[in-house]
Amino acid sequence: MDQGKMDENEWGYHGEGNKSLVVAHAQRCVVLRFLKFPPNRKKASEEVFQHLQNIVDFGKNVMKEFLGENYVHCGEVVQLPLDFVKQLCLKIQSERPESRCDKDLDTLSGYALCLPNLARLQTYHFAEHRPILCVEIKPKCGFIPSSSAVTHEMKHKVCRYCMHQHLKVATGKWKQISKYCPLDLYSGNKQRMYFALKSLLQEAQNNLKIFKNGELIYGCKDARSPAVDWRELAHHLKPFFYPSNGLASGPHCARAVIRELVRVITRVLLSGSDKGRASALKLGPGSPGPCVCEASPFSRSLRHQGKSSLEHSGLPKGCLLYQTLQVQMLDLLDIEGLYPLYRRVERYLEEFPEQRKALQIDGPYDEAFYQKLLDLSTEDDGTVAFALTKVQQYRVAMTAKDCSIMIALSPCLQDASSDQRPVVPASRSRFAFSVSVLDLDLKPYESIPHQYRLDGKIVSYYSKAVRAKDAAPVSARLKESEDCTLVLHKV
Ligand SMILES: O=P(O)(O)O[C@@H]1[C@@H](OP(=O)(O)O)[C@H](OP(=O)(O)O)[C@H](O)[C@H](OP(=O)(O)O)[C@H]1OP(=O)(O)O
Ligand SMILES: Nc1ncnc2c1ncn2[C@@H]1O[C@H](COP(=O)(O)OP(=O)(O)OP(=O)(O)O)[C@@H](O)[C@H]1O
Repeated sequence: MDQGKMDENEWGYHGEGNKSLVVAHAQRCVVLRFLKFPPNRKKASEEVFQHLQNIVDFGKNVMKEFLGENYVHCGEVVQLPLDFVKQLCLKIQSERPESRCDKDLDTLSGYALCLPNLARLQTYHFAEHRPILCVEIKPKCGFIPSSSAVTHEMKHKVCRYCMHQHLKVATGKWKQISKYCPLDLYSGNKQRMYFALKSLLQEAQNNLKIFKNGELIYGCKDARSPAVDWRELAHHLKPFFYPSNGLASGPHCARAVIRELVRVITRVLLSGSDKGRASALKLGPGSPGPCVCEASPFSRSLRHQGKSSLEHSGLPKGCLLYQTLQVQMLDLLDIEGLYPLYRRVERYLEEFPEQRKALQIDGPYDEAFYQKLLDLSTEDDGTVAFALTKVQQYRVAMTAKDCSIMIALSPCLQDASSDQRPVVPASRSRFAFSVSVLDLDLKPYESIPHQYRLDGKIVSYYSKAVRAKDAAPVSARLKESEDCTLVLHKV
């Protein structure tokens, strides 16, 4: 990329989260990822550069090691002409969802990250002329804590995502509670995975997006977004899954196409041979938490049908879901066990503020930082060193709980023999695919007190909601169990 000759007209709005905004190049398979800040909280250029460099280093030295070389794309920090950034910011402003405009794109430092556009296959330099379908999933935390520090019994039974849904709906973030449960997706059991993916398709929230040729065709911006339309989605997907036959349109067609999509995504998620070192993390010694979340409509429905035990096939070791889950499980103590250790580090830093650098709280995220993460002992010897290791492991785990998985699918040509990419078959077509992970920015040390407070809020709100439901008339509860049975139709 020639940073001297940047033209804002060659770039278009691609998407954004809470902390960064992404623009994509119209022809080349690259994106620019800018940081966002609340208005009036501008940062010095040097600080922005360091922050971005830390993101790159963390990706290279930690996440590539844990998740595997092929899944992680670190990109590089680039310096852009300020005029280009200002014009770009003006150009894209009208496309930004209102709910994200509480923060502004950083137009002052001139720094951004340049990354491959993962919504297309990883060709990096030039867009392929083949059509490309890309599914982005933000799976969230896939396990239930078994830590003895947990004080709320509910946390041993219901996963954080399912509990958090109630608070999100109550605060108006989303309109309705999703049937998606991360434990179903991470189960490795195909039926549960189908159910999880179908639930995401029904209620995408910010956990699912679908792009066609780099353009967003499915996803939910906020609670005001219109209800999802499967028929419209099926219309987009049909040429990918039924390329040559005249499958009739209508609800049957939509269902058949969606079923194909769900099957292909499940196969891709279970595939993989990239051996990250996460599989070497021998997590224990505590017993593993339950493999089923009591709030998942899937497991609830099986219980209603008298089938109490769920088949648990487990994830294959090389797949990205498995690797991600292992990193998430670096949160061995749960926030309740971690918070007192954070306080220990804080007290030490209050006394010796100059030690912050030596403790690598704000980086550098180098090989030494990575090596310390491998110490999985849970025996507290009362030292600051022990507390610090657990704090850093927690930050890494939280990062893995909030990352997204990108699956890019491109139909195989008849003469696809020279294609080096792995291939996934569908009923009437075959796809070359790639799997990547994005948003691997290490969670800040400062967010730990917020995590602690939020955890308490989520659990207490959920417990209250469950109590209120138990007190509701029997007729309302029966209605809900009928709903659960209905959603269990074969996919
Ligand atoms: O706490 P959670 O689980 O709500 O996760 C936050 C996400 O909300 P979600 O529940 O996925 O809708 C939240 O996503 P949204 O802004 O809601 O799309 C962010 O990803 C946030 O991370 P950060 O503060 O920007 O680094 C996430 O915060 P972290 O907890 O990962 O720091
Ligand atoms: N390399 C990439 N290629 C294609 N699309 C990308 C890439 N990086 C990010 N995106 C898109 O931009 C969106 C926002 O990026 P990202 O999740 O990194 O933002 P964030 O603000 O850090 O997220 P969060 O809200 O979790 O803090 C993603 O959901 C994804 O759709």
